[in-house]
Amino acid sequence: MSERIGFITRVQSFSACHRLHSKSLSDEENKRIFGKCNNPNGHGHNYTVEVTVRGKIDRNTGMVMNLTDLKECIEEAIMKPLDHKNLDLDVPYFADVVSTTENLAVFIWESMVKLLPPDSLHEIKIYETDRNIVVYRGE
Ligand SMILES: Nc1nc2c(c(=O)[nH]1)N=C([C@H](O)[C@H](O)COP(=O)(O)OP(=O)(O)OP(=O)(O)O)CN2
Ligand SMILES: [Zn+2]
Repeated sequence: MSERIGFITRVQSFSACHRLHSKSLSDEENKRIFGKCNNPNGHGHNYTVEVTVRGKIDRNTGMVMNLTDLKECIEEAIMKPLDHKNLDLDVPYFADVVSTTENLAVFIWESMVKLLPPDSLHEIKIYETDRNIVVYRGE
């Protein structure tokens, strides 16, 4: 029998605040483009992230990857740097990168990919709100 490929997902929520503001735009452009999200004192979100890993279902363990190991990687790559943080002030990556959910997904991808087996990370999906959802697959 050929090897079977599976996808496993772990869900993690965290809270953070941010302000959408680009240093490469004028104050007027920032206000026009980002609107209320450009509020100087920021605003908060309860983000939910889905981390999906792809791989062979091991014949002996029955697992693509042990979800307990994935949980530990998520703790390092997501919770420690991001939970209860001001993304723009506390996370050096966002000093010159606008803290949109797209860029947050890229940050999480780049942090997770360093901790996971090669070529195993499939997708980062972030729910900024129930209605604002971003997917990034490392392309
Ligand atoms: N492409 C993107 N657009 C926006 C992002 C983003 O990350 N990527 N982020 C925001 C803001 O962070 C904002 O907090 C979201 O605002 P809004 O869509 O108005 O969400 P609300 O929950 O306040 O409004 P609902 O109408 O209840 O959805 C904006 N754009
Ligand atoms: Zn926001």
